[in-house]
Amino acid sequence: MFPILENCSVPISEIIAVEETEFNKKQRNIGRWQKMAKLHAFTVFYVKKARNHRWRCSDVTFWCVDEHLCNQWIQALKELLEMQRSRPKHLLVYINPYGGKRQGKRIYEQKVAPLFSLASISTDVVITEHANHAKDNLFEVNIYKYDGVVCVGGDGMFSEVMHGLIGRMQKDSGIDQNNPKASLVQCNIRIGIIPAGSTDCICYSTVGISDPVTSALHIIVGDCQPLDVSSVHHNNTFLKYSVSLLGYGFYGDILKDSEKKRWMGPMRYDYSGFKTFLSHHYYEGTIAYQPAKQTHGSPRDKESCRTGCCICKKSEKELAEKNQEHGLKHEEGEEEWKVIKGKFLAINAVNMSCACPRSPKGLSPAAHLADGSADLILVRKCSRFDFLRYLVRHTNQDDQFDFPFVDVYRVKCFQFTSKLSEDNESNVMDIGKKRFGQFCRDHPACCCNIVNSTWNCDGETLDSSAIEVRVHCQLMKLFARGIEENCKDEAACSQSSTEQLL
Ligand SMILES: Nc1ncnc2c1ncn2[C@@H]1O[C@H](COP(=O)(O)OP(=O)(O)OP(=O)(O)O)[C@@H](O)[C@H]1O
Ligand SMILES: CCCCCCCCCCCCC/C=C/[C@@H](O)[C@H](CO)NC(C)=O
Ligand SMILES: [Ca+2]
Repeated sequence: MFPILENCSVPISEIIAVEETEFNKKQRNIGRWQKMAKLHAFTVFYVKKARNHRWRCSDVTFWCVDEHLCNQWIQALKELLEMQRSRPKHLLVYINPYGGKRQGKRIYEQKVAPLFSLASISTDVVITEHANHAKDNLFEVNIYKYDGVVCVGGDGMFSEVMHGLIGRMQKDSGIDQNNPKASLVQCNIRIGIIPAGSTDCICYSTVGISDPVTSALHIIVGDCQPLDVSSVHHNNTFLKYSVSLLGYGFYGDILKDSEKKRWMGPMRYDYSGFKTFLSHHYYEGTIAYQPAKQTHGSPRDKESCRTGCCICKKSEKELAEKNQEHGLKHEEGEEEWKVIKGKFLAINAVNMSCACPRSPKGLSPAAHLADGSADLILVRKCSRFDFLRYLVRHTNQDDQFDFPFVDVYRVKCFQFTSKLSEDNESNVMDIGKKRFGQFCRDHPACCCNIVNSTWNCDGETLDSSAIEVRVHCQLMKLFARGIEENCKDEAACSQSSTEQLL
């Protein structure tokens, strides 16, 4: 530990940089010291933890009359920083200039690039010119020369970069992504997210705040947070990966409607959310799932996943043992499948809490970032008023699962088939359905949709409603550390810039 202030210390791991400083006489009146000799100084830049998980770069300047002593300190501190092996030195950065409020480029240039340069991190920056630019580019560049990839944008941009990296790893290892049972190769190149999107749920759920400077500092200090990834297949064809929300019904319909209103920016979700709420459509279908091990907790737990989470650590250990013992063997064949048929307003599978500024506790507050399971939330047909009560509970302290029409399960894989595709498969498309198109034949005014909804996969739509989903434990890694328990020493570290005599 390196002492900075009388009652505050900063771990070496949270020092950003050390620089020799020109001692400016105007800086401070330091009385007799200044008159006696030439002063030598160096500045330590470090992470200052503020409220609500926000990090800032602060600095303290140390000065002394002995030049040799000053140089020794600089040298020693630089050597200690060099020993921080998990810190990135060379990063590949993708900026989506059109995400969120179209501020990605400005955010990167003004808030992030100066910090990377202070921390001596070199970068190759690509400003994307079209959707899938980053993803395609990751299949072409020499990714192995980078210590990480940074995406500046929202959840969709993150999803692109993740698809590029995971896809590239599988391609380089000869793994067929179309095989839903394939053991995927872990991706050890970390991704950093600089939030500049509309929801920024992945950043918020893994850092605790959507703030570009905080995220840049987590990248600089070389944090590492493993993340579960779900693979989504249809008929042995790979569709997409998901790390946050895979939502059918309510969230799928919001996304589909909001895509037409991208020009509205982040407001599009509020507009389409309200419209979708009023439409109150529900969908019939069948879900089959395999439960996760009970030792991995429950979605109704009161404790949330936090930095150093024991459940995620246990899963990491189990994964290492499994990889060592039997590489390609899978467990899901051994366990029982549970089947649920019904009419649903929403089917949400979340790999993480999905906390975001709109809902700080998220869709499943006790979901884990890296436990190898997803929380499957089934919201059955209910009245508009009850659905509103359910939604409102995402924004307050009440339990959103404590409703008779809501069920939640912790699962390692699941399958969904809509009633429509079941009917199509069994060739029972009757004349009534054809004639009345998308309305329910039995109850024309009941909001029951015979058309399918769309899956919302981390903010992107899927082309198929019948899907097969499997959670891959800790398939990738982020420059993050999960959400920290609130730091009690915040007040002690509140000065932004100080000077100290050695
Ligand atoms: N230059 C570009 N032009 C058009 N689309 C792009 C470009 N670069 C990336 N995209 C696409 O834009 C989509 C949305 O971007 P992004 O996720 O950054 O913002 P958002 O949708 O506003 O935020 P969120 O995903 O958090 O709701 C991504 O799926 C990405 O594929
Ligand atoms: C009347 C009050 C209603 C409040 C309802 C609040 C619920 C908000 C929950 C939002 C969860 C968002 C989950 C994240 C999804 C992202 O993957 C995706 C892409 O960014 N965003 C959306 C909105 O689909
Ligand atoms: Ca999980």
